[in-house]
Amino acid sequence: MAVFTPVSLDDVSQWITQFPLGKPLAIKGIASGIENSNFFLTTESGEYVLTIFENLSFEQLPFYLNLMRHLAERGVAVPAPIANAQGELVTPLHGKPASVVTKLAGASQLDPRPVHCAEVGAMLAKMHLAGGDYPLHQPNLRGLEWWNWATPQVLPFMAEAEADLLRAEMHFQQAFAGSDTYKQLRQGPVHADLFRNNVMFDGDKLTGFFDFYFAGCDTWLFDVAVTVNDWCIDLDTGVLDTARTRAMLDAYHAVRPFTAAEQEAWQAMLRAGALRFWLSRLYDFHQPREAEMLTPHDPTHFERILRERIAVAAPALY
Ligand SMILES: Nc1ncnc2c1ncn2[C@@H]1O[C@H](COP(=O)(O)OP(=O)(O)OP(=O)(O)O)[C@@H](O)[C@H]1O
Ligand SMILES: N[C@@H](CCO)C(=O)O
Repeated sequence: MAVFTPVSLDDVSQWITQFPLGKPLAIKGIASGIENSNFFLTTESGEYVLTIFENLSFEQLPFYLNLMRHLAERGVAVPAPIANAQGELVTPLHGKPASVVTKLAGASQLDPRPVHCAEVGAMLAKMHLAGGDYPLHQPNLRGLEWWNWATPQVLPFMAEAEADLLRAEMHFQQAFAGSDTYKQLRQGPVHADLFRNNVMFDGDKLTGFFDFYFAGCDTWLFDVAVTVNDWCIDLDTGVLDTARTRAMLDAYHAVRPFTAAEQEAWQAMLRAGALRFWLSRLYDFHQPREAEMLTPHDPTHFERILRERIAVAAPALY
């Protein structure tokens, strides 16, 4: 189980008194997830998720938690962080930053159909619009600057053909990021990790996006690319499924119409979305932390997706 910091009901009973949640009744560690220690927490007032942040600092967390609150207040389906009596959303537990958020109903939809992709596309567009007036700024910490840093860390471990692909794609993405088309792309807070396992559904109805801890300010199109690259593919081959891709893009476009610059940038951005996760998986694979060993993510999955996006044009945005 990927709980790095264990928490008992006893541990939490004093800590929880700062929140307007009543007495804690039960706490249960959540096995999935590789970044943080997560627990389902039942109190007299309902069901919540307690997260202890293993890698993010007290300084970094307000960006994510205030963003979730900002979005929740504007009708975007996301967990709402609970503030303590001082109005704080992050407080120490066992010396690490911790937060409590509302628990979303339902379960992940790991075998999505077009109806699910349409729900995700529409909510993603709504989220981008709602984040437009979010006052805090933090760059995407897994953006181009991080790719430039991580590439030399992983290259020594790679076979020649893969290393050549990585170097060539980095070259391509650096040029893309400097292009006039790129500069015209709409930007704002993005989720940046909206995979199947970060969305809840109750039947075919979306109940929420969660796991905002890779969120940052970046192009909205990057968020769309990351999401399409996970939700709309055949997981074995990385090939895009036209019906799911169309459903997601059309639903997004109906809420927040794509621009001409976004249309022009789309193919390159799908490659950027694949490169980002290929690189982070390579990095985590070669430089693992202890509990991550329990659930390693396969880097070759995103290498395959990247090669596929380079070779085959994806459906147009609109
Ligand atoms: N607000 C929530 N409501 C319901 N379930 C939640 C919520 N937050 C987290 N979970 C559950 O906890 C599990 C782990 O959470 P999460 O994916 O955020 O872990 P993580 O370690 O931060 O992330 P990851 O490994 O995906 O980067 C999820 O799969 C989900 O089942
Ligand atoms: N979604 C990421 C894991 C971090 O949340 C991946 O699949 O590599």
